[in-house]
Amino acid sequence: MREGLKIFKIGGGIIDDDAQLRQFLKALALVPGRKLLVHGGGKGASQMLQNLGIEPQMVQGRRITDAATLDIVTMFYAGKTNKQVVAGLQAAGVNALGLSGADGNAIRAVKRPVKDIDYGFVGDLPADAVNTQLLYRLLESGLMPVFCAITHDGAGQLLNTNADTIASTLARALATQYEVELHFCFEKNGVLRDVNDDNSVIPQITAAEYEQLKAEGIIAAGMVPKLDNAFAALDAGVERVVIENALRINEPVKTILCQS
Ligand SMILES: Nc1ncnc2c1ncn2[C@@H]1O[C@H](COP(=O)(O)OP(=O)(O)O)[C@@H](O)[C@H]1O
Ligand SMILES: CC(=O)N[C@@H](CCC(=O)OP(=O)(O)O)C(=O)O
Repeated sequence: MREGLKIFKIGGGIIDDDAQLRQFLKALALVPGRKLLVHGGGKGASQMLQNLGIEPQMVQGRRITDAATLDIVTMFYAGKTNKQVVAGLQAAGVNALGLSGADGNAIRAVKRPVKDIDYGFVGDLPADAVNTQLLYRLLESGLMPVFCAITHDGAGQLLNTNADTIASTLARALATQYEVELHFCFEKNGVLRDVNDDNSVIPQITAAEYEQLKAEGIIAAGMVPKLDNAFAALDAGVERVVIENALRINEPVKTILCQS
C-alpha cells in the first residue's frame, strides 16, 4: 500500500492576517503524517504593488507580470511570505523547508506563450514540471516542503505561477508515489451555494454537478480556476480533493469533490 501525503494550499486572504496565519499553521502542525504546503499571497502582492505605484492587472485570475512586477512578487512571495510561513511552522514544531520552483529544480515551468494576451513572466506547468525524486527525498527525511508561487524555466528566468496550479500539479505528480489528499484552504467554509452565506456549504460535488453549478453562476470568479485544477487532480489519480476553511481544517465542515 502507498503511504499517504497531504498537500495543503493556502490563499491570499489568510496569509495577510498574522493572527489567522498563525492559527492555520498551528492547526496544520497537528495534522499527522507527510505534509506539503503551497501558499499564494496574491492579495498582499497587489497591495504592495499599489503601494509602489504599480497598478495590478489580473486577467482570468492570472496576474499580468512585467519585469518590475516580477521583481516585486518574487521579493514578496519567495522572500517575506515564504520565510514568514516557514518561521511560523518552525514555531509550531514542524521542520519546514521553504522553496521556490528554482530551488533544487523542484518545479520547472514554461513561459506562457503570447496569444491574445501577453501575460509576461507567467509560468505554465507541463506534465513533467515536478522533480518528484527531490520531493520524495525531502518528505522521506521528515521535512515539510513549503512552496511559494515562483518557478523557473531552467534557463535562468524566474516565472510567476498561480499557486492553485502549483498545488494541483504537485498533487498529480506525487500521486505516482503517494496516496495524495489535496486541500484547498481559504477564508470560506467550502464551496457555497450562496457566496455570502457561510452556512450554505455544498458537502459533495461531482464533476457533472460542477458544470451545472458553474452554468448557474453559483460557482464563479476565483473559484472556477480552483475547481478546474481540483477536478484535473482527481482525474489524474489524486485520491481526495477537499475545499475548506483554513481556520477549520480539523472540523468536518468542508466540500469534498468526487469524479462521479
Ligand atoms: N460558490 C462559491 N463558494 C465559495 N467561494 C466562491 C464561490 N463563488 C465564487 N467564490 C469566490 O471565490 C473566492 C476564492 O477564490 P480565490 O480568491 O482565487 O481563492 P484564494 O483565496 O485561495 O486565492 C472566494 O473568496 C469567493 O469570493
Ligand atoms: C500568475 C499568477 O496569477 N500568479 C499569482 C501567484 C499568487 C497566487 O496564486 O496567490 P493566491 O493563491 O493567494 O491567489 C499572483 O501573482 O497573484
